[in-house]
Amino acid sequence: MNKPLIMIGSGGHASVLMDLLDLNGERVIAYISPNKNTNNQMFEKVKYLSNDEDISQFNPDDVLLVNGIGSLPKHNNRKNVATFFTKLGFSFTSVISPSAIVSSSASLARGVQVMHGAIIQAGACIGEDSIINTGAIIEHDCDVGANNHIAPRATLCGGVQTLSNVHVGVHACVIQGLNIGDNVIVGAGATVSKNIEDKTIVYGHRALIIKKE
Ligand SMILES: CC(=O)SCCNC(=O)CCNC(=O)[C@H](O)C(C)(C)COP(=O)(O)OP(=O)(O)OC[C@H]1O[C@@H](n2cnc3c(N)ncnc32)[C@H](O)[C@@H]1OP(=O)(O)O
Repeated sequence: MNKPLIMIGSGGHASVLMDLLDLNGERVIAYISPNKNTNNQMFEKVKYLSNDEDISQFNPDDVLLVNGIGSLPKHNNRKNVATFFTKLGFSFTSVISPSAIVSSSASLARGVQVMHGAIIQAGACIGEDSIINTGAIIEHDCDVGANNHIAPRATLCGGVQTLSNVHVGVHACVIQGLNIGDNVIVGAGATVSKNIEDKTIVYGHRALIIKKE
């Protein structure tokens, strides 16, 4: 039997995950967040804990965590949460929507979240703790790094490589075979037609570089 789950977070992303875990028949026994969720009745069924330190009530061998912190450009909360609880010996589980299509030859690392309607094609690899959000398409042989957020309806064409901490914005498109560096933000709706260096923000139809640290 699967281990019981503890949700970290109570906002929009956590709420979507709670619905999805329910569809998957998974058992969430508690959630930890400074704020109680009052919008989604799924949270009413589980124990509420207000401090991260409350995790000490559980043994890392007996439960798995779900990272319910959403990922937005320029915010590190999701990654910080993963680091904090991992240091305490806890592990984050993967969550895969029953309506996602994931090739049997794709590989997903620990903690990956694949939301409704997403498609991950043959030979693609998805790195640790990345989110492949609603309706996103990861084409064949893409190599997506750790802590990426491929936002709703974004598309990575075949053989695209992204390094760590990359955000590909909602409805953006990256043309086949391109390399996207660490800590890159691809803005909503952008079309990326060239390789992008580390720590760069791009947006617009031709994805011109507008900022580089
Ligand atoms: C389930 C979910 O909801 S998941 C959430 C998914 N959301 C996303 O993917 C959003 C991605 N974020 C973006 O596209 C953001 O706009 C960013 C990160 C690119 C903003 O980058 P910044 O450099 O901070 O831009 P800033 O907000 O200061 O805007 C600067 C200018 O660019 C424009 N701009 C910002 N983003 C975009 C964009 N994606 N496309 C075109 N123009 C843009 C702004 O309107 C502004 O124009 P102005 O100077 O004429 O007023």
